[in-house]
Amino acid sequence: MSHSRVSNWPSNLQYSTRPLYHASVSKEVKQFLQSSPSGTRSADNAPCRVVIRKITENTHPAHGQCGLFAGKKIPPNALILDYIGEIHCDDRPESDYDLSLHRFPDGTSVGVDASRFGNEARFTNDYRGVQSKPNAVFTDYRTNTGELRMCIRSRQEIKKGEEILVSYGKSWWSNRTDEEEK
Ligand SMILES: C[S@@+](CC[C@H](N)C(=O)[O-])C[C@H]1O[C@@H](n2cnc3c(N)ncnc32)[C@H](O)[C@@H]1O
Repeated sequence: MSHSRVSNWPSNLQYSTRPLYHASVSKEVKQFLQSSPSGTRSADNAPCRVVIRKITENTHPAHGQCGLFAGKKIPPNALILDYIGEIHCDDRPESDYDLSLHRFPDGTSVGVDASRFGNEARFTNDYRGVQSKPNAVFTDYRTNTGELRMCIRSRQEIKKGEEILVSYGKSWWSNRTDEEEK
């Protein structure tokens, strides 16, 4: 799908429904990520309809930025959509769009960074200051072709028009607060 068909997609960012593998991902790591070692694969998961919308409410802590909203009622435990970005093994301390996908026992860490490239999932905000708890969660799964991906799954029913909110985790916020205090 081209970004021109996704409402409110920023024109300076590349839109994609598939991950891109950065040069820092070795052949061995790529092989692990692209084929299920256990042979277990998920059934087909159709993404849910979502909408990127600018946040205009003054009380929202991400006021002026964008958020992700349900375009249709989402049932509990549904795969809302994959978190698409650049799969990488280098450090991205400056990125606010980088999620951890996998860590190997030798310490090699694989991330998905949607700062320059991705899909609607990169607009998912944290629940803090918006709702009392998240209504969705980041979780990994294997696609029906065996590729390891991060996705957003609903924890409960999400009504049409409601904001999809996850928890980034305490360490995500404490890392940022520590940086600001330095
Ligand atoms: C992955 S982005 C989320 C999408 C972002 N709102 C946008 O328009 O690009 C993460 C950034 O969103 C903002 N954000 C998300 N949840 C927030 C919250 N609960 N309170 C304050 N800022 C939040 C922060 O600026 C954070 O660095």
